[in-house]
This record gives sequence, C-alpha cells and structure tokens, in this order.
Amino acid sequence: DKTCFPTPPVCAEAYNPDDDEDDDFEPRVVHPKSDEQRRRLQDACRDILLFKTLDQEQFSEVLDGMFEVLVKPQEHIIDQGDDGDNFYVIERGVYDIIVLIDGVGKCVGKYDNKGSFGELALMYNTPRAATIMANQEGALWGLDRATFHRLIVKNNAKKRKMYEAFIECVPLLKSLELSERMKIVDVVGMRVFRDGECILTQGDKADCFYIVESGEVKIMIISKTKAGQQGNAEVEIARCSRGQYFGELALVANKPRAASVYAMGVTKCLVIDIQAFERLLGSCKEIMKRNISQYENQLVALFGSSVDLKH
Ligand SMILES: Nc1ncnc2c1ncn2[C@@H]1O[C@@H]2COP(=O)(O)O[C@H]2[C@H]1O
Ligand SMILES: Nc1ncnc2c1ncn2[C@@H]1O[C@@H]2COP(=O)(O)O[C@H]2[C@H]1O
Repeated sequence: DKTCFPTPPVCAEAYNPDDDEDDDFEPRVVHPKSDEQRRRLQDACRDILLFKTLDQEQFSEVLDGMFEVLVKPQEHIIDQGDDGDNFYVIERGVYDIIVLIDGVGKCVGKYDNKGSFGELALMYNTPRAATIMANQEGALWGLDRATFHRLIVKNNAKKRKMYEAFIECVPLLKSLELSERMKIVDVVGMRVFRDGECILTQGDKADCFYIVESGEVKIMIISKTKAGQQGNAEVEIARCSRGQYFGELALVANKPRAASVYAMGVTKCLVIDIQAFERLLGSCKEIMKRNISQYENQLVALFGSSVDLKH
C-alpha cells in the first residue's frame, strides 16, 4: 500500500452557512501531523503554483488535509486511464511522466524533487492523462479528491473571473481557443515581487514561465566589461510590462537561464510550470521561437558584435 497514515485521520466540521453548495457540507478532513512533518510539508508546498491563489485559511485547510505517501523505486503513483483519486505534491524523489503515444509509453518529462501532479483528472473529471512512475525512493504528500475539489477546483471559478480579461489581451495567447486559455488560468500561480527583487537568475536551472500582469521587469545580462576594466557587469537588455512574457528561452532551448530578471516596483506575474507550459503552450512555441531569433540581433544592436556574453 503506497499510502501510509501515521495516525488515523479525524474529521472537523466545515459547515459554512454562507455557502449553499452541497459539498461545503462535507466534513473537513484533517490528518494529524507532527511538527517535523508539518515543517517538511510546508517546505514542499511553498512553491506549488496551484496553492498560490488560495487565501491563508484555504491554504491551511489544504495542509491539514494532506497525508504522507512513501514510494518505492519503479512504483506507479498514477496509471494513465485510471480514475483520479488524489492530487500529489512532491517532497523528494524523481518521477517519470509517461504518456501513451500510439499505444507505446513514452517518457515526456520528469519531476525532479519538486512540483506537483495529478490535478487534471480531478479538475476536469477525466481519466488520468499520464502515468507517473517513481525513479527512486521518494516521499509525496497526497490530497484526496473531495478536499481538492472543495478547495482548489472551486477556487478556479474565481480565478477564471479574475484573470479572464487579462489573459484575453496577452498577444502570445491570441491563437489559442478560449477553452485553452481558460485551462492555462486553471493551473497558473500568481506571484508578487517586491521592487528590485530577483525573479530569476542567469545560469540557473529553469522550471517556470512568466507573464507580467502588472508592474514591469528588467532583463539583465552579465557581460565581460570592455578591455582595461575589471570583472563582469550586469547590463540591462530589455524590459517587459503588462501582457508580455519572459523565461521561455530556457524552457524552449532546454538550457540554463540566459539572463537575470528583476522587478521594477511591485510586480505581479502569472507563473506557469514547465509541464503545463509543454502541455498547453506547445502551439505558441513557433511565435516564441520567432521572437527568440530576434534576441541575438537585439544584443548585437546594444553592445556591438564584440560583446562577450558570459553564459
Ligand atoms: N504532458 C502531460 N500530459 C498529461 N499529464 C501530464 C503531462 N505532464 C505532466 N502531467 C501530469 O500527470 C498527471 C497524470 O494524472 P492527471 O491526468 O490527473 O494529471 C496529470 C498532470 O498533473
Ligand atoms: N536578448 C535576450 N537574450 C536572452 N534572453 C532575453 C533577451 N531578451 C529577453 N530575454 C528574456 O530573458 C529571459 C531569461 O530567462 P530565459 O533564458 O528562460 O528566457 C529569457 C527571455 O525571456
């Protein structure tokens, strides 16, 4: 059995007289946890995008409802075609994403010690869209279908309303169907950055893509300074504001980040993880590639052909 309950779950009432929908009457699931478990769980959940639009009360209910799952090498946590039972957050371990293509299982990606999976079957009431297999021993945190529905799926209606108008005016996404744009909204996270905060760093491994919702970012590249001067300097190469995107290059080219990005003033970004990027933005890659081909020209125009970029 892949599920281990250190202590039996208890139920706490979550009756809310202001809400008239049926499943608000469902009991609130609480899996008791030691302080040490709660700390590990909080660490694992810190960057989970699906949790980024929850308020504190909802987030704390999610944490209460999660239970630890220890997995062995080669274990299938999810099998493509099955009904959805749980959503999973990764604490540790490497997991293959295997999708049947013409009847043959193909590894289309990996989760490497972070991220989450298993949301699609629960969100859209569809069979599991991929098989997830542990490559090594690992630890996950599961959230049952009913709790996921009550806290995450219901929040999606609010998210769609909040971001619908904005997402409609993102030029990159114009070619997508409305339903495809809404599927992006369902899985995005919202992150707010302080003035001057580093959003991503040149040379880092990449796992997210960003669209600026408000505020502005500046994109900086480390260039070796001209002869006679010492050391490296960061030089501004571009800015992005509302509706523009960044962080696609490393995902498309499968390379480290080519530049660093900083918030200028308080900046809000929609964040999409690499798996959702691959699944939902595949058809936008041609547009991205056309724009990427301009980057080199942009750099030559800024620095001249003698520019020595440190990658
Ligand atoms: N390319 C992909 N296609 C389908 N599912 C994927 C893909 N990459 C990651 N996944 C995850 O694999 C999970 C399998 O179960 P679900 O369909 O519930 O949710 C799916 C996603 O969370
Ligand atoms: N001239 C440029 N060269 C490289 N990256 C650029 C340039 N202009 C904008 N960027 C963005 O800066 C981002 C840094 O992270 P990525 O390499 O993932 O994706 C990069 C692009 O989105």
